[in-house]
Amino acid sequence: MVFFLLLFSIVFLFVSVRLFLYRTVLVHRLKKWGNWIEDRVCDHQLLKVPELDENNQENMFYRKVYTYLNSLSTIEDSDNTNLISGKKLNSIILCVDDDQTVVDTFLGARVSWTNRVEWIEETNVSKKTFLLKVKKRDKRRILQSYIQHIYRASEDVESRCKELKLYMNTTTLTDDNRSKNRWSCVRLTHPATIETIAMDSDLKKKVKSDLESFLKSKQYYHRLGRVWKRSYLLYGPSGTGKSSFIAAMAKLLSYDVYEIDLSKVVDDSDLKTLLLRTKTKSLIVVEDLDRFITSKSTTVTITGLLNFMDGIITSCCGDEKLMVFTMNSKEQIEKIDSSILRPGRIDVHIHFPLCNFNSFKTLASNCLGLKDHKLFHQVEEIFHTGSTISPAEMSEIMIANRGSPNRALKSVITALQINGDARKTVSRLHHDDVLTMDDSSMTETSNVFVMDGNCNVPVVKEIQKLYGLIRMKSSKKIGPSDQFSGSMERS
Ligand SMILES: Nc1ncnc2c1ncn2[C@@H]1O[C@H](COP(=O)(O)OP(=O)(O)OP(=O)(O)O)[C@@H](O)[C@H]1O
Ligand SMILES: [Mg+2]
Repeated sequence: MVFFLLLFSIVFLFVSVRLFLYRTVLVHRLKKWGNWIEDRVCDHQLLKVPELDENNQENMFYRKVYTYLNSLSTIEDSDNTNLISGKKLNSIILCVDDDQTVVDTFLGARVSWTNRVEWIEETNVSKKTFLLKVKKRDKRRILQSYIQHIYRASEDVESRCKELKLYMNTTTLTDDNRSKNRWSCVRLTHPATIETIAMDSDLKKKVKSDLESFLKSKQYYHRLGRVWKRSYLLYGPSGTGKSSFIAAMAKLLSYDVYEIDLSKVVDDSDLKTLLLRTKTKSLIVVEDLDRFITSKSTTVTITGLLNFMDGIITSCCGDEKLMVFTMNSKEQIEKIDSSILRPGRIDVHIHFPLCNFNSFKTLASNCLGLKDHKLFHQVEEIFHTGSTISPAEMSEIMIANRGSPNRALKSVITALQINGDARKTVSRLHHDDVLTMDDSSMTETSNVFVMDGNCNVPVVKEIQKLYGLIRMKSSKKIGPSDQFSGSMERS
């Protein structure tokens, strides 16, 4: 009896699940037919959202619609949806395809969006437009609030999973690409964050709060009649973390980065065009500004550059922008034209020095996971003698020896000692007047020191030789882990 009851329940369950599945497919089909008939019977209105406005600048609403549609669950039911690998491992993002139609419902009204892409022969560029199809009787009722809803929902998505982009002007302006957007873009994958940058902790806090207060100051800037932008100058020797800091700033603000290579900009108007093609919420970066200006390796004039820095141009391509310039040294620039760095043009100057004991400790914690060690005291003492190396060199040494913190710290000590000795030799040479600073003697002596922050190059070679010795010695004791650090050295 019990057996029959059990059998009956299993069969009953099986039949009901089948029936349910059948019904849902049926319901889905019926709904589809109903919508098809309704689409043909009702009066509709088509509204366009073009990618570019009448001045050929980005229509912000187009991007919002794009983000919104990609976030809809109905995109999964729509044919031709693109499946693209996401930021996280094994994750997939759904993206609307050219000429794909996605259906949405809002306040009981059913609307559809079509991603229309047309190829324009004359200009050789494609024209992209989103077409919104809405029933005339629903339009008046829902349109305003539907647009607000799209803005809110897309901003929500953007802030949740914004994938930062790095834009670069990799091509020079030619007749062929005159009408094209010359920014090419890749994902910004730089791993640096504000936390991983070794810098004075008070300074870090100040910069962080400056950036955060900038984000909240839209109304304030607009009330003052100023462009909502802020300019930073990062200066210091090579390998002190300027570029890493830019990536960290971008992540903190969730801004895309536009890196302008001035050597690819042909004139002031080209610079203007590139700027007009940048989006809001972006970081506009000019690296090594001093090199471009002093070596005159750009055809952009100082006036063109000053206009750009003042944000006259940026005011007509949307605001909420941060401009960041990097330099090895401010002195040369101040000699050429001190107004380049005047207050208002550059709002914040941040110096990136070579390593001190505090930045060493941050790097030791980041690279070796060390908060304290018996050799820290010795490292501190060497820093007190004035010896230093760049954070880039310091972190390289630590990463190469990460299998053995003891060996890493000993290598750091050796590097600092060699640097100290080299500095003593240099100052002795200066005293003895062996070097003259004309061009011919520079080539002769360039093995001894290279100007402008590269004075550690020969020293580094010596250090590298030394690492080899240290590693060979320690390999006998350490065994298998040394193989690991050996392969690091090759890379
Ligand atoms: N202050 C720092 N904190 C943490 N890491 C640093 C720091 N400075 C340099 N590094 C490390 O050194 C490497 C080189 O740094 P980065 O490219 O940011 O230096 P830079 O100042 O931009 O040099 P350059 O003037 O030559 O362009 C980075 O990969 C980073 O890991
Ligand atoms: Mg750099």
